[in-house]
Amino acid sequence: MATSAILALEDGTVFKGVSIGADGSSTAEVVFNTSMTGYQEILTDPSYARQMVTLTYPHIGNTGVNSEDEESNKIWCDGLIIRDLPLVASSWRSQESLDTYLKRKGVVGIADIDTRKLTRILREKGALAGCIMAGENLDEATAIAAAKAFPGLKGMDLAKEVTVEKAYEWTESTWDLVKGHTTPETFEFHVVAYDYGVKRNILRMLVERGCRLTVVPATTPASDVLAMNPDGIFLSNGPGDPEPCDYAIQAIKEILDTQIPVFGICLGHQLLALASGAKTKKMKFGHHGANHPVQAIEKGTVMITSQNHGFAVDEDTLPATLVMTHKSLFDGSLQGIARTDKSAFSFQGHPEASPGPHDVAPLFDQFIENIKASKASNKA
Ligand SMILES: NC(=O)CC[C@H](N)C(=O)O
Repeated sequence: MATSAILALEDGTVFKGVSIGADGSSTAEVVFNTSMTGYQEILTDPSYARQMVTLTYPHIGNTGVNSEDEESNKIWCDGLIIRDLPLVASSWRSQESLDTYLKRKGVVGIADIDTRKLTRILREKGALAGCIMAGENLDEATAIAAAKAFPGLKGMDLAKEVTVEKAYEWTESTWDLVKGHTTPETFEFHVVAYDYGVKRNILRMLVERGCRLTVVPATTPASDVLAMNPDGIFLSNGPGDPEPCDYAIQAIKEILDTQIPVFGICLGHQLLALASGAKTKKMKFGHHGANHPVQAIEKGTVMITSQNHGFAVDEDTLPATLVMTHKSLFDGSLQGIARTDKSAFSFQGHPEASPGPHDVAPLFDQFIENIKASKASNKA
């Protein structure tokens, strides 16, 4: 017989379902994601630390999981909430079923609940804290109390928690995976990537464009990074509130005193904005999905993008040195910025997708162009 599970929200709503993961309980912020594919990439995206995700697509688990689709080395998301787990997982790439994977990784999950109702609640009230309990002795009152006690992501510095301990050269076995580059020696540029919770596909896309990558911990001082003499500096995505990451904001300020090209994604974008004097704010329920239209303001073109953020840069606080380059066509919120006085720009959504459409991938090319231009002007 299936094991029971409950999901309690801080507003007192309780959903009863079946457990599809480990026994136990977990409390985090509940967000909805509208992607139709990519559940494994979502689960392993470090930006989901201290969040649990409900997927609006009803059938999750159809293609199982495999060792290649992980965006990091663990499941960071604190729980999975779905409508229906298929009885059979089927794909030539499948190595394990989703429920076995969740159990093996010790992550709780709940299925057979009305995820449309849950999403409507989150859309109306904004992201809420929730508690999943799975196994025996489920106690609704304790679960509601746990959800109510969750402090919320505002003010939470999580980049420090999910980052790596030591700097390293990123290889995966990328050198032979990526076409045209078989050894690190063939790489034209050296990029230092700050790991605030980086996704593997970002690193792959930089490598594909000829970058040798040194990945450094979130708290690495600017002086250490500058001593590596990089051609470009990348600021990664990551979980939590950008505002308390004072160590990162300070380092980015110092980096911006140089002429080294900088590119930021998501948390990295928010940190670039904070280091430039803008402010960030918590959104009502954020953007989580792979179908978000974003406009490139200057060209007027529209791209369909992958998104996963709950904070945003406040357009009204941009200093004179920042221009807004992109905006969301869902809610008009700011999606991209560029420094007017430096070679530094950033994007709120996820140009690396994984999962999602590849419309914004050319931003990586722009970073490479900026690096080439900076190298050319250094030589001149
Ligand atoms: N994907 C990310 O980098 C998310 C950034 C930040 N944690 C937010 O929620 O807005």
